[in-house]
Amino acid sequence: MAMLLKHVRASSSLLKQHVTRAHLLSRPFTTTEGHRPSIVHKRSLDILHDPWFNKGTAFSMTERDRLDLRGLLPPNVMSPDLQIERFMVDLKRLEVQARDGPSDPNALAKWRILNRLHDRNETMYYKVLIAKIEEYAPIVYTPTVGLVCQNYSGLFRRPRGMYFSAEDRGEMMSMVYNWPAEQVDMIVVTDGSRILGLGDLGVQGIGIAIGKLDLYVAAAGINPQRVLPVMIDVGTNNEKLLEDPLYLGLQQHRLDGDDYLAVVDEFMEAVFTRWPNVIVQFEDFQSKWAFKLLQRYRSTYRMFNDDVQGTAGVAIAGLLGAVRAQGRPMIDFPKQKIVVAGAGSAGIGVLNAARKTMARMLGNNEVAFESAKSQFWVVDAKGLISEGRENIDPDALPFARNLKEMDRQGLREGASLVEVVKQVKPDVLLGLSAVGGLFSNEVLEALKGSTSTRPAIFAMSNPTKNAECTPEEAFSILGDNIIFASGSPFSNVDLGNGHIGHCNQGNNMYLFPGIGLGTLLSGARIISDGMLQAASERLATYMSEEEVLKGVIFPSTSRIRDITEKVAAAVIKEALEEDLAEGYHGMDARELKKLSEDEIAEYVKNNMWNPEYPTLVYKKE
Ligand SMILES: NC(=O)C1=CN([C@@H]2O[C@H](COP(=O)(O)OP(=O)(O)OC[C@H]3O[C@@H](n4cnc5c(N)ncnc54)[C@H](O)[C@@H]3O)[C@@H](O)[C@H]2O)C=CC1
Ligand SMILES: CC(=O)C(=O)O
Ligand SMILES: [Mg+2]
Repeated sequence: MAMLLKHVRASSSLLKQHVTRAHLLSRPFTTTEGHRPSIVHKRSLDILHDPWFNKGTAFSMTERDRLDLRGLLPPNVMSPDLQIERFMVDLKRLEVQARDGPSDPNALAKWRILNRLHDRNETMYYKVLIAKIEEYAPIVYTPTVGLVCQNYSGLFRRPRGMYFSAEDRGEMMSMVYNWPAEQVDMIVVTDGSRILGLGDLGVQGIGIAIGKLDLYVAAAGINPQRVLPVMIDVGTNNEKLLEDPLYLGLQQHRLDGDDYLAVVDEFMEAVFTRWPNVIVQFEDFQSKWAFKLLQRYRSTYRMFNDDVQGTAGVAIAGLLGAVRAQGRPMIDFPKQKIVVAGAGSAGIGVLNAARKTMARMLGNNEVAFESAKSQFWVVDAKGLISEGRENIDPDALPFARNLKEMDRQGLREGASLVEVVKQVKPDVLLGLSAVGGLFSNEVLEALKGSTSTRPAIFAMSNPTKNAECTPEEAFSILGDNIIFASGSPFSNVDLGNGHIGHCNQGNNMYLFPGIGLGTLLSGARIISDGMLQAASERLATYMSEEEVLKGVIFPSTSRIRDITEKVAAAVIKEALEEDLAEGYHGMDARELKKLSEDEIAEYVKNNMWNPEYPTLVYKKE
């Protein structure tokens, strides 16, 4: 007891010292020199989950190797003093958050309570999440997950998922076996370089992979024992994190070029060697790498990029809903004039998919594809993108406006968003810019000139503070005859005349769980454009005519399990039609092909995990 008290006193006096990075890093670790080692009969996660032996981030690298812990903890080995400092900083931060935090001041506290339940009892956690998905999706997912990622150093308690760092080069093929599950169905991986609209959060981005996988379990019924959140830590270019001694990731600038690719290649090889049937969802990679990695892997591995492909599918479903909401048939989509603010992974993904959808409706040929591009005006941080742009991003080039034609329209290279909206009078204004408030009052006023009978505003950037405008702003300026969707949830707006302005949530959460589940259950070798298109079309037709005319173009999150089942069935059907399906467990491709539409739906339902306690029986080893 006396020893214990001495230790506590020593720790608390340490907290009073002014802690600088150099000071902390130079302090030697507390050692057990002179003490005999403790014999443990456990390794891997069992050690981390055992409060008697767990040292968390303080396990040294040699201990991590000895105890099969490599990859199960963030890469930065911390001294016990630093661990305590990190805990205290977090405690104090919570006090600040309670005053100046997000719109729900208790959001972070709710996340902690749910997270503790997740650590203690997974079945109960998912029972709660599924039953109250509308209430808790905004906690485990956007917007609160953004805040969680920003504060991850402080919130980190028990590790969840795996970390593959630049320091693990040459080791990944063996360390992947440190993960205790024999079967993994879904991996969500990020390199933390663009977390929601919050920029480079480095290793802290693992929170988004965890949040997305929560939705895989809750919406798609993927077995929680078979999901794996992954953080690829190649460093960070966030200078604040680099200077923070409490940061949990590698304290170096990001690898680039071939060095970067070598790490991601090694990771892909390692996970597909151990789990050949796994599906890997790439999440929140900066645009610079998002497209390159997608092209590099998509024809060899079962993978997709959620920000590029999932977002595109959801946006297309929403855009088609907006056409229907005008009382017009979907086939009128190619007549829509669309202004897109943001030309990153999400914006370009949407533009490419929207152009292809229009081209298909116009005859599915070269001429149709060429003519469809004239329906889009793309504005990025430098303004309207035209052929006159110097060093134009090759991904944006197909959408650069022709200079002569722009001149006729009274526009120029770099024209501001408000000028573009004034001149184009678009049917749709879609934001994937990560700039909160970009659709200013002036821009929304300009949209009053829209030639549409029911203009649509998609403020899709996340989290909430990054939304290009709020529904209140949109409805108050443009009246109730608009369609509004946002990436993060907002409440409907009471327009004061007995009318309600409906706020849709336009988020890739309506597709990625179904894309993953459909791919898993079909056993498709790859995820084709056709499968993604089938997913998007199913979402587009999910809403009834009556709902759409009321301005409800996306289902409420309470229906996410149902929509996911239907999306998954559509993906399976398409995989079968394209001869990509290889079957899953007892259902081989031949059997799958014999299933009717109703039987496919039943097959999906029957293979979704439900949060029920199984009966347990003890057996001696
Ligand atoms: N609702 C949803 O389902 C999804 C939403 N997103 C959101 O989309 C946003 C963007 O994601 P990425 O494309 O990956 O990011 P990014 O950083 O690659 O792209 C941002 C783009 O916005 C442009 N931009 C910056 N300032 C601007 C301004 N003042 N006016 C017009 N454009 C401006 C940039 O030039 C760039 O082209 C993020 O906030 C993310 O959370 C992303 C995926 C899905
Ligand atoms: C929703 C999402 O994937 C994003 O904001 O990045
Ligand atoms: Mg994302």
